[in-house]
Amino acid sequence: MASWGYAPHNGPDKWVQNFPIADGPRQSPIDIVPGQARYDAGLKPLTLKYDPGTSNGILNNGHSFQVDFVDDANRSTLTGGPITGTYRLKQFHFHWGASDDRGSEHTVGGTKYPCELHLVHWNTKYPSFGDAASKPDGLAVVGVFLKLGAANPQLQTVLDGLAAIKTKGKQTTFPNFDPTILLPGALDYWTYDGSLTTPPLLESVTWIVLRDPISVSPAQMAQFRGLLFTADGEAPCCMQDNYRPPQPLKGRPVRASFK
Ligand SMILES: O[B-]1(O)OCc2ccccc21
Ligand SMILES: [Zn+2]
Repeated sequence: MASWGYAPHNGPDKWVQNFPIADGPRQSPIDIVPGQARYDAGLKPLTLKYDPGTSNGILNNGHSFQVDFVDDANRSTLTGGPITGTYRLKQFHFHWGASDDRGSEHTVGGTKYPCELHLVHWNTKYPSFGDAASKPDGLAVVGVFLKLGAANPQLQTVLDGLAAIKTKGKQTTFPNFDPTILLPGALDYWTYDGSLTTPPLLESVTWIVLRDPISVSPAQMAQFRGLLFTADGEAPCCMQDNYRPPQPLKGRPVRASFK
């Protein structure tokens, strides 16, 4: 297909045509079944140390929007948890639905949330994100569910940036942002070995999915849906339902950091 997307002609069920790994042994997302996750006392607490001075820009990439970080030094890092060594924050982005009943990529006992945040980090044992993305221990992504409820003032800071990047390819500056404010109070998590949830679907991600959601209001969800998949001058197509559904677990263990 010309280029992948989320429409019937180029969406998740078609990706295998250009990216055969779509049917691979460690694909993401998955349905997390809490009763089947194994508590692992050996799992360390997550250590997320983010320097707001590393936030750089906000971009509509045609599939989602992302906030990019300067990653030429260990200023915004993930350590501890299930990983060894130091992983650097590269970007965060979201996936969401056309309506509040769907939108997350991971599900919990079959439950879908309206939105999911991905904080993407790469292993500094490799020279760059691009290099790390092709290694089995190259990436670590922290997933955070967004649950309908009260408006989230910290999230609103990000949503206020969307007006300037409505169409594909638009970007603007996004300085002095600390992603820590987007995290829930407790950092209890599930973890398993998986993949990117977008093409090229590389099987290089240690997933760290937080148990506790953060809040989002229906009005805030509408702001996500105000973005466009399409570029300036093209027939407008609302950016929504940009999520891949859960994939087969294929025998993988899912561990819990909590009882
Ligand atoms: O596929 B994803 O959305 O999930 C993990 C990830 C990492 C980098 C880019 C895009 C993604
Ligand atoms: Zn993602």
